[in-house]
Amino acid sequence: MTEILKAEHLTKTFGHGKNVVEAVKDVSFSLEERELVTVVGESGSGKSTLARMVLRLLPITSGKLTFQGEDVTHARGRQTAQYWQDVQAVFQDPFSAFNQFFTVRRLLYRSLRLLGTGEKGKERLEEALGHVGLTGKDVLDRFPHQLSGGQRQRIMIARALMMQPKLLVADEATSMLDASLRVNVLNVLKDLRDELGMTVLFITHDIGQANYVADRVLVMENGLMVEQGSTEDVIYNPQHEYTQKLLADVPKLHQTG
Ligand SMILES: Nc1ncnc2c1ncn2[C@@H]1O[C@H](COP(=O)(O)OP(=O)(O)OP(=O)(O)O)[C@@H](O)[C@H]1O
Repeated sequence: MTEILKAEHLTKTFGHGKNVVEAVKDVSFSLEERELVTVVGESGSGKSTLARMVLRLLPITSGKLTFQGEDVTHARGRQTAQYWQDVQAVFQDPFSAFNQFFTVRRLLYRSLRLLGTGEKGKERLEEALGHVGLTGKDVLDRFPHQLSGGQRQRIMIARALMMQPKLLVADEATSMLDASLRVNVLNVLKDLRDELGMTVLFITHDIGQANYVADRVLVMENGLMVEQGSTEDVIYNPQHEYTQKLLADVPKLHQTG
């Protein structure tokens, strides 16, 4: 197995003096190529802050981040531009950030222009839509409100895929969806791993979803990574009290296990 990303002692503090919040404290983990890893924890545990540091959208207070052997902790300029091609993000309610009066075509073509691929980009777009089970014909001329939550989320995944990333960071990519659509998007994430060999870091508060998709689970509580291991070990033989508590809230999981 080849390591793609390594986080060593990552720490993020917000504010100064009396108002200091240590959102992420001394967190270390690594991701292998073709691995689907889930970060699980309750609201406020620091998951999104960790994700945003990994995405290099937030300065890292201390620690080290290495991507494919290269130190990207304080990457700037060209180095970050390259990093953002290799590492793409899908966020919770991405469409809220976009103009509701733009068709999907316009939304996606804007991203294509960033790539500078011109006509060839259209092919890449179709290909990306295909990976999430959509076609341009179905969705390109629609407006965001004309799509289901599941379609919207899959379009945002396709948008990330157009950059042909090596690592996809999906932060609560399913939280806006009802149960059946949620499984649908989780299956898309699995397919990306299986068919494209992509590494996926999936952030969720729901340990049940982690159980469904992940090869490995990282558990965060109050800024600390309290447990990490294979999904089987973490779900069926949790060592930390906090993991046990998260699992106790999902009784079905125990029954089926
Ligand atoms: N920009 C900021 N300034 C100050 N504090 C922040 C900032 N961003 C996050 N925090 C704090 O850091 C802690 C971790 O927040 P974070 O959003 O990473 O948690 P989370 O596990 O992703 O929660 P959720 O699931 O609700 O998104 C919280 O106490 C939060 O209030």
